[in-house]
Amino acid sequence: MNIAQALTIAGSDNGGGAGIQADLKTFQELGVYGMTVITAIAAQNTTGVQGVFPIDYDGIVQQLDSTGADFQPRAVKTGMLYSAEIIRLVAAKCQQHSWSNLVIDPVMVAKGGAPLLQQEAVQALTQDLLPLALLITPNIPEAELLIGRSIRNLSEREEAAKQLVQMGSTYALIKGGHDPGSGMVIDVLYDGHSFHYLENLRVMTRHTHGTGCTFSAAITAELAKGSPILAAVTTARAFIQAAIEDELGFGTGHGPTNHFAYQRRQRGER
Ligand SMILES: Nc1ncnc2c1ncn2[C@@H]1O[C@H](COP(=O)(O)OP(=O)(O)OP(=O)(O)O)[C@@H](O)[C@H]1O
Ligand SMILES: Cc1ncc(COP(=O)(O)O)c(N)n1
Repeated sequence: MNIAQALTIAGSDNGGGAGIQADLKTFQELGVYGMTVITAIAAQNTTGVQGVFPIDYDGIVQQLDSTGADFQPRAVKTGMLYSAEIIRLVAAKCQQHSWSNLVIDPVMVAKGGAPLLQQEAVQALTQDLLPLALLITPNIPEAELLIGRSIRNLSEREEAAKQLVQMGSTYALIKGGHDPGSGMVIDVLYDGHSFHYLENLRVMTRHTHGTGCTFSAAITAELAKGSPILAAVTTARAFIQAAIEDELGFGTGHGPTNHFAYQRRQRGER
């Protein structure tokens, strides 16, 4: 059996909707063997984040080295990295272990507003990690912080994606989930030459906790299986759309998405 390996370097969400839990569920659903390096433990549920507990620096070093010494991830994603120190460590270890196909989901703030990245860490993200990326997948507020100016419309989103490629990422995808408009939600992918638009119906739901984690994990899984970037992003977009549409109904706040939905649809089940 030839199963591809993928690695997520991210924070833990005990509620299972975001972070490494969402990443592992997504890897599994897409037929990829998932591995984790945990950077921080976030105590949270659908109503918010109750506490953040970073993992001891040496504990992160050893998780990275134990993975690198014995496994061959064909794609790697980062989520919540929390501090500049952890970002610089992850950048160094990706190079040391020759990990390619790096997808950066620059997690900064949880849906409920709790900070998941220290403010001074944004510079480390752009200077140390971004140049190693195959793809970066910011939402609109994250893209604004990365490029240092506001994004008010689609053409400014295109400019932002271009700038992120100039800053060192091979591809940049700016997600449209935070666009205040209803109707369609548009994600913009820039490949260094042209733009690709992923347009889907905006689902009116409170179940959007971990959408960014799940989407970037699905892209990473498809890359690990050998898909080219546009095919990986297209499959991942279908995965997250199904996950948002088929509500689980859990919790009273920002509920988790449904990681079973995509494969159920593929099998013709509902
Ligand atoms: N209401 C919605 N209906 C359909 N698609 C959505 C909706 N909200 C987000 N998406 C899609 O989900 C993916 C993640 O986008 P989003 O902008 O929510 O990321 P995010 O803010 O980083 O997510 P999170 O911080 O919750 O992990 C994108 O492909 C986006 O288009
Ligand atoms: C460990 C971890 N990683 C990422 C998110 C972002 O997800 P969201 O913006 O939906 O809260 C989170 N809440 N927790």
